[in-house]
Amino acid sequence: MARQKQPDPPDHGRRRSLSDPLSAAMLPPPNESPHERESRLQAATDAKRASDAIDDMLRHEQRNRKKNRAEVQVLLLGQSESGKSTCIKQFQLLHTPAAFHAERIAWRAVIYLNLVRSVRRILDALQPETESIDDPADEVDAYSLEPASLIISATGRPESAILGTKVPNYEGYRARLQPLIQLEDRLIRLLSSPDEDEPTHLGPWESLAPQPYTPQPHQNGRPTPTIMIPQTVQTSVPSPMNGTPPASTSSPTSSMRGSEVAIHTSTNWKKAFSLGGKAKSPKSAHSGEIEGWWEDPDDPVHILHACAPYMQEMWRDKNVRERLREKRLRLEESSGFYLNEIPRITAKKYIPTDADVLKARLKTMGVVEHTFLISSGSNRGVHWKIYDVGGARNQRQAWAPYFEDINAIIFLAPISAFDQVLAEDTRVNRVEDSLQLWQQVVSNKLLAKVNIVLFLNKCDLLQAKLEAGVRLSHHMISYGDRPNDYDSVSKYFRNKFGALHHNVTPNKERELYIHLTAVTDTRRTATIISNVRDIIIKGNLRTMKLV
Ligand SMILES: Nc1nc2c(ncn2[C@@H]2O[C@H](COP(=O)(O)OP(=O)(O)OP(=O)(O)O)[C@@H](O)[C@H]2O)c(=O)[nH]1
Ligand SMILES: [Mg+2]
Repeated sequence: MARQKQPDPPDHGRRRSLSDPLSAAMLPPPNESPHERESRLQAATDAKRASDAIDDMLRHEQRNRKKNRAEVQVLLLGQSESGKSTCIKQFQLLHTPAAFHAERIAWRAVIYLNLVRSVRRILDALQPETESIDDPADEVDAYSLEPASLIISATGRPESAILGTKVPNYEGYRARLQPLIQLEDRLIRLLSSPDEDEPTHLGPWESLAPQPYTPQPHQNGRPTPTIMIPQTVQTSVPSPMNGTPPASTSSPTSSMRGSEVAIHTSTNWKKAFSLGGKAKSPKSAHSGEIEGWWEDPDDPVHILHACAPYMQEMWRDKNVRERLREKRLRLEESSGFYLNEIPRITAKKYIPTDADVLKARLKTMGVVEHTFLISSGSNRGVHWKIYDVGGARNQRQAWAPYFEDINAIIFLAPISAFDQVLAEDTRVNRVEDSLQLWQQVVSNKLLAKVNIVLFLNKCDLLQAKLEAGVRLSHHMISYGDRPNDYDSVSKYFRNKFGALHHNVTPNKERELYIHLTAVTDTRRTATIISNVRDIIIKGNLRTMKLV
């Protein structure tokens, strides 16, 4: 509301100090009686007391704000699917377990989606070659699947993949599992718009077409965080890492392919499947029973439950396994793999376990902030802010605004991915990309004083891959004829990343901490996280003393 200009006060003929209007206002009025003087002084004392009380309050609030201010800020960096969000889940399990457990139910939707997607990928892979013989795009697609699960060998496409093992039951599987394909669509819509009463009433699939990433302004110029569900089917042609870049293409074979659905965190995707959401039944809270979504006929669990025997049959079919082997599609090693646990996951009263949630895959877009109160040793509790960033190439421009204030970086490099290519650029080997990214981070002058911890991640998958006979030297020529066992390979990567840091760091004093991790393993990761916590706190104190 606009303030009106007040009329000038009457002039009582006294001299007023024009330079100090406040003292002028405080001057006693002319001809003041003793009684008037007393009440004026009393009013002034009361006003001072009130003003002092306000000052005290402000000081108290400021002290509190300082106390609550994040004292440690950590940035999680690394390429897409390196395990950053999984690492955050481990922090939550350790430091806010009640919140983590409360949210487990909400992850049901993501787990269902991951499972349904694996089924669709099998059906795609089983599609007889003859169906797409005239379509070069489909021919490539039949051979190629998401890079993260495609095992690439330098030897090229085997003869058997071209001929293709016949799967006599293919048509039957496709027909009986069709409801799951529709469910995939519905789950994506439900997660994208948890407030939508009738998710199926949304527009056609095209309305969820890929959204180019446009960081939205947020406070202090930082972008709004977003979460993505990956839908892209990428294609790639095998090539050794140090060799010629492979040809690549991306070939959508259905309207749902080649697109990613953006879920803005502001829409609160967890709401759709949380117990507080509308998916619950009106069951009485007094019965002591968890309110049952299984009594809601619209809940996706019913379709999954009905299709479970067919999913199971297809996954156990020897011809199917052979076909997947021919196509070098090792779903077991891909993100969000639940096919070995179909009956448990599709049970009507299924509640995700901690391990299920850790395995669930949702792609991050933008930067998501997490706050923890972390105590260590005699320290009563320090506020930590941990930023989980999107690691895909088109996300990385959002990292820089966070470089200025942070105290530590945890960098994740998934070393099991030495035979895989990036989803966003299939000419680029994943480990090669991690090394490049690592070099950029550790040579950055803005980050010279920042403590850096390196997680060489997915060591469980690395071990399984080496034991299955996949040779590192086929993909990294520089590995030469060294033994292809876990100890030698992990040592090689440790030295390679360590040497790169040593050569390019602008701060030769900086100590680098390297851990071999499998961040889906809660026990091992809990120990590593407490070590990292102490390292960061100590490093922080050291830096503060230097400043
Ligand atoms: N087996 C195994 N799986 C892992 C490990 N770390 C992460 N994963 C899985 O890999 C997938 C990708 O992990 P995320 O944590 O989502 O990767 P991210 O780095 O956050 O990826 P973006 O959000 O795309 O940047 C998830 O399904 C995880 O469960 C690991 O050490 N071992
Ligand atoms: Mg993530």
